Amino acid sequence: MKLVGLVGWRGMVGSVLMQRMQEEGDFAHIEPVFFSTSNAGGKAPALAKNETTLKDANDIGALKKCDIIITCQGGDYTSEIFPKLRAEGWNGYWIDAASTLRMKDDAIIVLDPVNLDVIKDGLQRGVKNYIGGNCTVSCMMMGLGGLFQQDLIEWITSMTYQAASGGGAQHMRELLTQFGSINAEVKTLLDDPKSAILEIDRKVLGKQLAMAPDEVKQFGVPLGGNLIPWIDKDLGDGMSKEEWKGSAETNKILGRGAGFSSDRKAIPVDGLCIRIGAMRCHSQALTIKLKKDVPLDEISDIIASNNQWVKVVPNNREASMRDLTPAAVTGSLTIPVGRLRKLQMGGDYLSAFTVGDQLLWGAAEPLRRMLRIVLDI
Ligand SMILES: NC(=O)C1=CN([C@@H]2O[C@H](COP(=O)(O)OP(=O)(O)OC[C@H]3O[C@@H](n4cnc5c(N)ncnc54)[C@H](OP(=O)(O)O)[C@@H]3O)[C@@H](O)[C@H]2O)C=CC1
Ligand SMILES: N[C@@H](CC(=O)OP(=O)(O)O)C(=O)O
Repeated sequence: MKLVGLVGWRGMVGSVLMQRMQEEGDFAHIEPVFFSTSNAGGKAPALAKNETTLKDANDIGALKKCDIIITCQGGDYTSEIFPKLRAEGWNGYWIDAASTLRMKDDAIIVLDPVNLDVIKDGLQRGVKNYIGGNCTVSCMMMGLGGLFQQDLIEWITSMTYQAASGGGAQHMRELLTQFGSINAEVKTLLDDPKSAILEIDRKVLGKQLAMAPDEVKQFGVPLGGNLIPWIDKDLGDGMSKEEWKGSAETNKILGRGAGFSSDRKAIPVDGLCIRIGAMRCHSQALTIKLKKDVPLDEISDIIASNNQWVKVVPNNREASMRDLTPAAVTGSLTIPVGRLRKLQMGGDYLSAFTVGDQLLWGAAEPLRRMLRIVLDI
């Protein structure tokens, strides 16, 4: 049975990965070894089998013994450990949630319901690095897979609404703490139905602006009752790194653009990425320029029939409010796509709104499925 190293299993993505691996019985097919960067020697989770002690995630010798390593530890860990591991001659499979290796020539971004052909080609060629894509890109591609498959998309602009958990466990905790301190600030006024709403409004703003550094340590500014119009690094050209991933990763997943055959031109995907005070699930409003004016009912059928997880939500107020929200999607593999309508710009301009649990299809699920693909080789 393959020895599978699990790193980062305690984090936001890692916790969801453990949950999904348990639900799908993946542990029956592997010999797990749990690693930790902060508690080596401690007790491994109950999912452990023979090795019940946490190994040191920085111990190259211990990592080298694994046939496969799945890491959700983050980019800094990957940058530090991966090169050392390969330099030591380790030739195992590296399956990783972090963005670090995604665009490397010897890495494949995995989203098997969309690019199983690209993955299989990589396995054939002896590629050993399989990387989960950016959460927002993966969720968008699961939703629009049918339009990509039928080569109907000329370009896409996306405006994203990304949940706090996209930053990690600590970020989600920070947002909840902020909500708590804002509520505490106005509780007395809220309890008095006669209190002036502008007084409440003033006190909320006052609290937000006066948050202590440790209350905004993860996001840098208050997110509770606010939004942040920037995610990830500043590339210095007006674009955030999160926004850059849109086109770069979509096209790598599809095997289009630079580095692929010239007849597979890249599809421009560009827009703004925004952090909002949702807990989990990333949403995105999309404007899709179609290559031709396809009737809306045909578009719905193409989207709905692409994979078993996408669900077209009828474009009406009630269905949208019920089924097209983070609260409706959290914890589910369903990828709803709604608000489908042609825009005033013309019959080849399509609007869409989609929500995906970015910890499932946006992170853990492609990794878990890639593990099973590797185990089945
Ligand atoms: N969050 C998301 O939506 C997505 C994240 N990713 C990527 O996945 C990687 C991991 O991200 P994510 O899971 O969000 O990162 P987290 O910060 O949630 O977890 C990373 C590590 O932080 C350590 N940690 C420290 N304090 C805590 C705590 N209080 N609770 C849990 N873990 C803690 C854990 O390591 P230890 O146990 O060793 O101390 C954990 O493995 C990143 O590269 C990220 O870019 C990709 C797609 C989506
Ligand atoms: N950057 C995304 C999460 C994610 O996908 O991260 P990365 O692309 O760096 O692995 C967010 O903050 O919501």
